[in-house]
Amino acid sequence: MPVLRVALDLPLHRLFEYRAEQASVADIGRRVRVPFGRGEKIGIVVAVVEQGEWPLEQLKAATAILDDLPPLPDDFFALCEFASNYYQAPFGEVLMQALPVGLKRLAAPQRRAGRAVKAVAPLAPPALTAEQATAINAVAIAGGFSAHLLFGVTGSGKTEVYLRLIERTLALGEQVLLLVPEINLTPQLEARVRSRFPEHNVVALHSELAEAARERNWRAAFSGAAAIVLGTRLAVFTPLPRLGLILIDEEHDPSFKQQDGMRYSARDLAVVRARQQAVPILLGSATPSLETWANAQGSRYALLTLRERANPQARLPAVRLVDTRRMVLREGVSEALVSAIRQRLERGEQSLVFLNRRGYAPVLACPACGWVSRCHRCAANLVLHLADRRLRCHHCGLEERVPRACPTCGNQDIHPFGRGTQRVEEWLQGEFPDARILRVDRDSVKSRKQWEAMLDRIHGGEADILVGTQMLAKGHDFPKLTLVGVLGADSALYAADWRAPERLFAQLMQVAGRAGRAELEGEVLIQTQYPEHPLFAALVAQDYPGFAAGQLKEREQAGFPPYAFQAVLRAEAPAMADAMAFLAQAVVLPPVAEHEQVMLYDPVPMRMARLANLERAQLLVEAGSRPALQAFLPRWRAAIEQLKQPARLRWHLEVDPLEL
Ligand SMILES: Nc1ncnc2c1ncn2[C@@H]1O[C@H](COP(=O)(O)OP(=O)(O)OP(=O)(O)O)[C@@H](O)[C@H]1O
Ligand SMILES: [Zn+2]
Repeated sequence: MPVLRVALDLPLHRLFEYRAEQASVADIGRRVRVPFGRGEKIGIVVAVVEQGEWPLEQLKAATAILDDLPPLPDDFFALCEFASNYYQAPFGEVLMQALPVGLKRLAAPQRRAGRAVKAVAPLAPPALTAEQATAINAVAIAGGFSAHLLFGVTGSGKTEVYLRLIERTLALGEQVLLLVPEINLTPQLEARVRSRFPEHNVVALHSELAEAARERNWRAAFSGAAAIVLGTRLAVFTPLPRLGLILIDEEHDPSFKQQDGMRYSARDLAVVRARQQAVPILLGSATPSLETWANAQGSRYALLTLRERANPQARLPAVRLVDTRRMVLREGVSEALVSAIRQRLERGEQSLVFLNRRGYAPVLACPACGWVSRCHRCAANLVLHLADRRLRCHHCGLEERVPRACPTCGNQDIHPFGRGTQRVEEWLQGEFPDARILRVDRDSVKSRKQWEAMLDRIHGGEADILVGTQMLAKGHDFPKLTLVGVLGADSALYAADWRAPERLFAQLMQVAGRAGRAELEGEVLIQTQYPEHPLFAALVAQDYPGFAAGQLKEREQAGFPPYAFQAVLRAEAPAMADAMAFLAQAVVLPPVAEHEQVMLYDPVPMRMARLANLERAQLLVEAGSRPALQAFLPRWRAAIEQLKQPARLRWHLEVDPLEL
């Protein structure tokens, strides 16, 4: 009697066996209903064998093998297996998280008619610049697997390179996977892809889609009916029978990293997938991640450069620093920026004031007794939101009413300290009463619909001044925008996190890149108290390679990634002592002594030591080579799983952590 080996969505590193009379190897890759505990579960058939590991009479029979879909292909299993091994995540969990919710449900999946794709009049593509043509040819002539970094300054026409490569791939009858960081921030890209290829089925895959739509799109991709899949990180797992090309836009963006559940990098997995399936992959960015940049300096990735803006009339904006040390600022804004905005208003052009902090003020405080609005669940302050008069924790979501007086001493005169986008918006409105000001942050734009409406208003010229967070920094093309003012950048300059400079530089380059993308010249003013800082010098020179070289040198000297390979073990529990004690046990587990190339640091409380009533601690693991780390992790993980842990303690391992 055939035995099925089934992967189930459970935090266990093993498969489960079931009897199945009619099964054959043709069922490998099919979903299966199996009894589990007192209920049933949906799993995936990974193998069909004659002799299982368990005696046949102890096995339960599978309830039904589902054949509404063709079996999942080998390459899907290969990618999931890689991810499972590399990230130390249970194979069943990896497989199941890659499927749309509807396919994991016990109830029969409901089918709905597909929405007809809206045909838009195709735009005539522009004549390519020489640099664009060179980049396209380089990818086109490379057969089989090849990895390329498209390093193109903001507005250099990276999208046009993607579109031409897509066109070429479609002409060969193959499918394209285009990954973007956050789909609701990129409706412009989606619209451009759809309008360029009106004859082809373009499907989106991201978490904001309704369940039914997501399943429908996933099925279209899997059946081959969809030619182009435009998705966020989870889409990297989508099975595509004729995959011919993978594109990653804004490859430096941290949102390619999944930060909970299975913690994986979709960008890194995409490269693995391209190699497994022998297809080319192109990673695009004006500010590549330092890992990618290092790969492109070596022989792993080919480096393709776009130095100039694509629009022949457009030039890179002039970046200037405003030294605020001896200046009187009003609400944090310098006179230089105020008069630059006034000029734009007079000329009918748009300005953007960038401040990466939403809310009215980061904290409310009492000057009499020293009370500050703190979250009682987290090691964090409650942010003042005056728009709806709430105090809000940006970490756990806790909300409170704004008190009229100090809760400790009764003082009526409590103040907001510092400023966020709401406060800057309010002040600018007072300074420029006739200007139309739009604030763009997660509070004013919560859904994709709202975001599209907001973009329409900006494009329609309904805004003179935009005030916003990094939502405004990414990939947008606003032709009338000629001024970008940056506030509050200094706070990231001396942050404890050694990745902070990389992130700050990318963010400022990206937001600066919004200015002057058409004929109108652009200007960027960055307010700072540290005008001599090398990061700003590189920014003024718009010298990413220089900045990257400096950072990589520092990292090499300090032994940080990409010159070291890291993983982190984190534990959280109601009491810090429990979390620390658990990690202390992990440090002395037997595999540690046997892997001399791997170094374990002392357990420490996390930078944000308390989140939603849980105390958090972590233990950093480091090795000089990836294979050394990868050899250690599975043995260590297995040993950790055997540790006795206090109730309510939870732990996880993260490989290649971005935040420590
Ligand atoms: N070959 C070309 N000739 C003229 N204009 C072009 C050409 N290629 C692209 N453009 C135009 O240049 C502008 C910038 O292009 P695009 O948005 O693709 O830049 P990008 O490199 O993706 O920028 P960012 O990194 O800032 O998102 C767009 O308006 C686009 O239509
Ligand atoms: Zn909180």
